[in-house]
Amino acid sequence: QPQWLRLPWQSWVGGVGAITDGKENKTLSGHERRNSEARQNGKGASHGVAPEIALQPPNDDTELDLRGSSSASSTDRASSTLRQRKPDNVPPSTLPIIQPPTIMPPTITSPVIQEPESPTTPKAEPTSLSQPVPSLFLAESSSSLMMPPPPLPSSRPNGRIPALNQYPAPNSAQRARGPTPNRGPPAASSSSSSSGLAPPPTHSSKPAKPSRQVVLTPGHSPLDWARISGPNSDLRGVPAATPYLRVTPSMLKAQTGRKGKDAWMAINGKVYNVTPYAKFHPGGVPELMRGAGRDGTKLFGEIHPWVNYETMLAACLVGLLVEEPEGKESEMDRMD
Ligand code: HEM
Repeated sequence: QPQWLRLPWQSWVGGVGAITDGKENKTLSGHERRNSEARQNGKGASHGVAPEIALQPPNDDTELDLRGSSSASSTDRASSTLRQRKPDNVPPSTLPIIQPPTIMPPTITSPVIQEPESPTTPKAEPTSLSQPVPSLFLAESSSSLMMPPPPLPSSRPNGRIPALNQYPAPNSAQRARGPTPNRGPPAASSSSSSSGLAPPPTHSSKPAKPSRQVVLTPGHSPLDWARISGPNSDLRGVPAATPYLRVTPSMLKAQTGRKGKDAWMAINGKVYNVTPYAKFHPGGVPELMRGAGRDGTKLFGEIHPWVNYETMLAACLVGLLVEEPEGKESEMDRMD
C-alpha cells in the first residue's frame, strides 16, 4: 500500500491500516519498526515497552511532532513513540492537525474470492417453463373438476354423531348375558353375600387348610437335619456292617417305635428308620408315628407328595420291603 494512500489515523496507529489487507503481521512490523528506531537512538533499553504504550489512545499531552525528523533531537525522536508521528514524505504544511483521535477497531475484511470466468460447477439459472405449473389452490373455478363431497347421512341430523349414552347397546347380546363381572351391581338372582370387590362365585375356592406344622425344638430345624444326615452319615440303627435288609411285613410290623424299638416305615418299597428323624419332622412326632411299623406310602402321599423323602432319609435306609415267605406267611396266619 503506497504511503500517500494512508489516511492520517492510519499513520498514527502505525501501520494498523495495513491490517485491512488481511495481513496481520504488518501490524507487528509497524511496532518493530518503531522499536528498532528507538534502539538506534540509544534509548532502546528505556523504551522496551514501546509497543504496548504506542497502542494506547493518546492523552492530552499527545501532540503531533511537526518539527520533522531532521530538527528533532534524539530525545525527541525517542519520545516520539509516545507521540504522534507524522509521515516522512508529507510536507508539514499539508499535515492536518489531528485532534485526539477516536480509535476505531480496524475492520478486518475477509478476502473476496474471485470466481473464475468459467466455473466448473454450472450455475442454476431460471428457465422459462413451457407449461404452467398447476395451481394447488382450491379455487371456485376448479371445483367442477373435483369429486363432490359425500352427502350428509340422512339419519344423522346436522351431520352429528349421536352420543353413545349406553354401552353395550340396550338390544345387544352382550347386555343380554348380564352385567360385566365386577363392573356393576350383582344380579338379583345372585347370592346376597357377594359384593363388588369379592371374586365371582366361579373363582371361589375352598378355604385353605390351617397349617398343621409344629414348633420344632431348638437344634431340630430342617437345616439341622440336613447337616446331620449327610451322605456319610449312618442313621439306620443297625450294626454298621449290616447290608440292606430284606424287610418283610412281619419284620416291619415289629418296628413301631415302642418298647425300645426304632420306628420303621415303608415308602414305595423302601424301609426307613424314621426314629432319628422324628424330632425333625415338621408335622410333629405323633403324625410321623402314624406310619410307623407299616407301609406309609398312601398316607405320605396324601399329606405331602412333594416332599423329597428319598434324599432326606437316605441315611436312614434300612432295606427293601419284600413279600413274606410262603411258609412263614401261612404259619403266621395260623397263629392269628
Ligand atoms: C407317613 C407318615 C407321615 C405323616 C402322617 C406326616 C404328616 C405330616 C403333617 C401333618 C405335616 C404338616 C403339614 C402341614 O404343613 O400342614 C407334615 C409335614 C412334613 N412332613 Fe410329614 N408326615 C409323615 C411322614 C413324613 C416323612 C417320612 C417325612 C420325611 C421325608 C416327612 C416330612 C415332612 C416334611 C418335610 C413336612 C413339611 C412339608 C412342608 O412344609 O411343605 N413326613 N407331615
